[in-house]
Amino acid sequence: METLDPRTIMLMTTLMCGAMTIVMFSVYRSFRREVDGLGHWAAGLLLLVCASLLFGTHGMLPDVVSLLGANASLLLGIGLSMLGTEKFYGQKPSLRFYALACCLGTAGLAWWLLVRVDFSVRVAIFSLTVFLFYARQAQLVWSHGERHFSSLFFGGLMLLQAVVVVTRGVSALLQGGVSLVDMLAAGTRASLYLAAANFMALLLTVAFMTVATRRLQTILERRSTHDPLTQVLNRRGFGDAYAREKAKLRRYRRPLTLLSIDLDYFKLINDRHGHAVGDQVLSHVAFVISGALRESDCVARFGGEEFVVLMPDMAPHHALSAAERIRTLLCAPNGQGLPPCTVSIGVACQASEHEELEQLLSRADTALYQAKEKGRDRIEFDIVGLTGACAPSASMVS
Ligand SMILES: Nc1nc2c(ncn2[C@@H]2O[C@H](COP(=O)(O)OP(=O)(O)OP(=O)(O)O)[C@@H](O)[C@H]2O)c(=O)[nH]1
Repeated sequence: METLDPRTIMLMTTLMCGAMTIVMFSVYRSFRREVDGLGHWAAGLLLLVCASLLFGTHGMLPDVVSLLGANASLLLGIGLSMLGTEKFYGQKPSLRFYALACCLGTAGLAWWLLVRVDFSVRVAIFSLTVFLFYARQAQLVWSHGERHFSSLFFGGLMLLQAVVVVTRGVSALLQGGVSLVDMLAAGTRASLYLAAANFMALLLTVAFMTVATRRLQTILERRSTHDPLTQVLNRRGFGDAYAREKAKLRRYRRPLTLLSIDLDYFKLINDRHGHAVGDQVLSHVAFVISGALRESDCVARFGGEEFVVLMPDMAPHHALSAAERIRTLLCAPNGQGLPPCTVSIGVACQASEHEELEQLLSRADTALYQAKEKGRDRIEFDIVGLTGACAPSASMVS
C-alpha cells in the first residue's frame, strides 16, 4: 500500500482547519451575544492552522521553529478551546491553569528538544498536558451538558480523545518510546496515526458546533415564543400552550379558565415616572402573577400592559380565588421602590370544546371592560361561560 506523505496530510489538515476557522469566526461574529465561547474556539482553531503550517516546515526550518513552535501552538490552541467550552457552559475561564499548563508544557518540550533530546519524554509532556484540557472539557459536558445527542456526541468525543492522549503519554513514559509512533516520520503506521489525530481535531470542532447550534436553536425558539421584557409567553407562545391544553380538555373533559389582566392607569405611571420605570413595573407584575400560580398555569403578555393567564383543570370558584390572590399581591407594597399599581381582571371559562381561543379571549375581555367600567381594581366574571354556552358541557366545570 502506498503511504501518504506526512506533508500532504498536513496540507489537507491545514486547509480543512482553515475552512473550519472561517466558519467558526463567522458564527462568532453573528452570534457572539447569544452563545459564549465561540471566539475562543475560533482563535484556538487558528492556532491549530498555525501548528499545521509549522509542522509542514519540519526539516526545512530549525526544530526550534518547526517542532517547538508547532507544539506550543497546539497547546495554546487546544487550551483555548477548553476556555471556550468553559465559557459556553457559563463557567469562569481557568486562565491561570491555562497559562501555567502552556508555559510548563512548552518549557518542558523546549528542554527535551534542545538540551536533552528525548522524543518519548516530549510525547509524554505534550500528551499529559493536552489530556488535562480534554478531560476538563469532558467533565464540563458531563456536569453541565443537556441530555441531548449533541452533548453526548461532544462529551463522548472529548472523553475518547482524553483516553487516547493519556494512553499515548503514559506508554511514552513506561516504554521509553519503544512502541511510539513518530507522526512526522514516513510510513503507513505514522501516516494513519497522523491522519487519525488530525481528523479527531476536526471532529471535535464539528461536535462543538453541534452543541452550539443546539444552544442557538433553543434560544431562537424561546425568543419566538416569549416576551423579551417580562420573559413570560408572548401571543404566539400562548397560542401553542392553549392548543396543548385544549387537546387535554377534549380528552379528559377538564375545565379551562382564562384571566385577562390589565393594569389600571398605567399611562399615568409612565408619564410620572418615565418609560424605564414603567418597564420595571411590567416585569414586576409578570413576576408576581407567575409566582401566584401553579406550574401548570401559563402566563403571557399580549403587548402593552395586558397580561393573560390560562389555568388548566381549574374550576371557576378556584379561578376567582387565584384572580383575587393576584389582585391583592399586586396592590401590596412591592419592596423595590416601584410605584404602586392596581389591576382589573376579567375571568372566563372555556364554554365548550368547540369554542376557539379568540372567542374565549373576547369573553374574558368583555368581563375586563366591565371591571374597568365599574371603577377598576376589581374582578369580573363572564357569566356566559357558566350559563348559556357552557350548559352543554357543564360537566367540565366541576
Ligand atoms: N413602559 C412601557 N409602557 C408601555 C409599554 N407598552 C405600552 N405601554 C404604555 O401603556 C399605556 C397604556 O395606556 P392606556 O391604554 O391608556 O391604559 P391605562 O393608562 O392603563 O388606562 P386603563 O387601562 O384604562 O386603566 C400607554 O401609555 C403605553 O405607552 C411598554 O412595553 N413599556
